[in-house]
Amino acid sequence: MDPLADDHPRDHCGVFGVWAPGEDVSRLTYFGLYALQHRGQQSAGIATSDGQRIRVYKDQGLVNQVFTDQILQGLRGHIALGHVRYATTGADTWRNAQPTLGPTPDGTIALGHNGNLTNTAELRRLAHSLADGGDDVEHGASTDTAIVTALMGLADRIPGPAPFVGASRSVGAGTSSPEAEEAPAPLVPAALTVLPRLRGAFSLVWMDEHTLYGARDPHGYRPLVLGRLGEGSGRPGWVLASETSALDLVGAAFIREIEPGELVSIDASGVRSRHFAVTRASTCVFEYVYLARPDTVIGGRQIVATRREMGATLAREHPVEADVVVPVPESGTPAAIGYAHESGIPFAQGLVKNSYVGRTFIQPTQSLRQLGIRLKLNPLREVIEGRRLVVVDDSIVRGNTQRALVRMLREAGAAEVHVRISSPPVNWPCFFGIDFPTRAELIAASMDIESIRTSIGADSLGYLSLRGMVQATGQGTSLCLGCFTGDYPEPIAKGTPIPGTPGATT
Ligand SMILES: O=P(O)(O)OC[C@H]1O[C@H](OP(=O)(O)OP(=O)(O)O)[C@H](O)[C@@H]1O
Ligand SMILES: NC(=O)CC[C@H](N)C(=O)O
Ligand code: SF4
Ligand SMILES: [Mg+2]
Repeated sequence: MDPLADDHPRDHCGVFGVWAPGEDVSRLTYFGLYALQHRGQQSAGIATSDGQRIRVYKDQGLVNQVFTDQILQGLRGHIALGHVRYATTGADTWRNAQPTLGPTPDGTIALGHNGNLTNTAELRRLAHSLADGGDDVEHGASTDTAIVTALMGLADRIPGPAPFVGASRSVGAGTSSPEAEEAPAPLVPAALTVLPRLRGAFSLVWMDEHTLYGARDPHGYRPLVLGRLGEGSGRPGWVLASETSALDLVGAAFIREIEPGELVSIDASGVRSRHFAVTRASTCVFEYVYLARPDTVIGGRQIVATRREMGATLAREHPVEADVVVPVPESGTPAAIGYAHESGIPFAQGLVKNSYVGRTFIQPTQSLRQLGIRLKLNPLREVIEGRRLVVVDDSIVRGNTQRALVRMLREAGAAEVHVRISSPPVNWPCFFGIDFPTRAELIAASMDIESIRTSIGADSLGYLSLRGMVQATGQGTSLCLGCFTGDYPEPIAKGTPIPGTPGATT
């Protein structure tokens, strides 16, 4: 059980892939996963291929708990694929850890997934109907990811009309030969059959013995970027990663985002790309608000700049007379800087964060929950005492963080506590890879803003408007706003499981 995360928007997954002959690909992947650790802390895994066979090592726990030097040394090859998981479909178990493995007609596939599918039940029925009688196509797992892996191996048995396939093109000057265009990498036909049948969110990275592949769903809910290693070294390599911060950490240059509805394959002939669907970009706005690292860039917009802008707009929308702006670390800090700058009220760190308590602090009982927040954040009396505070955080989910903080700040002598939130009220479930608590537990689903203010005990409360949030991202209408508006970019079929509410369906 993970009660602190229970109270919060849970993170999702991180994927990382590298194709780089002559490099220590498992170590590069280890570092890449380190940079993506905030996206999933339940399990971690790495698969490698040396051209002959695929090896995989995965376990529950953080990246540095799962891997040792010795394990990394055993993961040899020129292709690697890594994953950090936060479960959305299928429980947090060893069998559900990723990368998942499965057979293909020519060998083996290893696959990592960030996102959440909305037609898992239908895909599961399809996979089971295609399998040889009695075959356990899911290999004991219960995730949407295991079904995709199975379908990739069974793709040539899938009946039906040929799916939409855009023209193929090469990426990166001089990296792809004309011969290569004629012979697609082995799992491209399978992917072109399977990917158009998936609904919901998927940023996928997978590999067979010879090739690294990546794909992003037609809405591009979750980020996925392409980077290049060893620029100018004569020994180029390629990286696929959930966030640009992982490229930075392994020294790869950002090339571009994988586009919504795009499939890429990477091997000795370079990067080849094609589209498998008609697209409508709807990137998750919550990546900008809370999920992604501040040093990441999504849609050409740096997350930290977006969060500062959200804070500045918040200051214009909800001004207040106060002595000091106090951020709620970690993710509330850039918005607080923006608020302070715009309002002219001095910024001060009035809450000290214990860096050893992450987004997954384990706390077994409800009665320890307050203690949990105190372990994570402790007020600095010297900054707080006698002052009128503006406390800035990025989001309120259940309200537990703010309720505990307002009380602690008053105990530390605050004269007034004005809470400002750099996103609108979270009111609806997410079907695309974020595990909010049940709708009944979302404080904004049952209370208006004045009741929330009373419930958390603040002197005033202001949320950023939807328009202010969207403008700060610079993405126009290319965003998913579902958890704020209840309007989702694609229809959610009746009977779809509601993530975060066990047993409930739409
Ligand atoms: O209303 P609640 O249910 O309490 O959840 C909201 C809080 O959860 C998140 O922080 P979290 O502690 O998960 O991570 P962070 O340290 O990255 O900000 C978010 O930034 C809010 O502070
Ligand atoms: N949070 C995610 O992106 C999870 C991926 C996948 N749906 C799983 O549960 O394993
Ligand atoms: S519903 Fe919310 S959290 Fe989920 S993808 Fe859309 S914006 Fe992101
Ligand atoms: Mg927070």
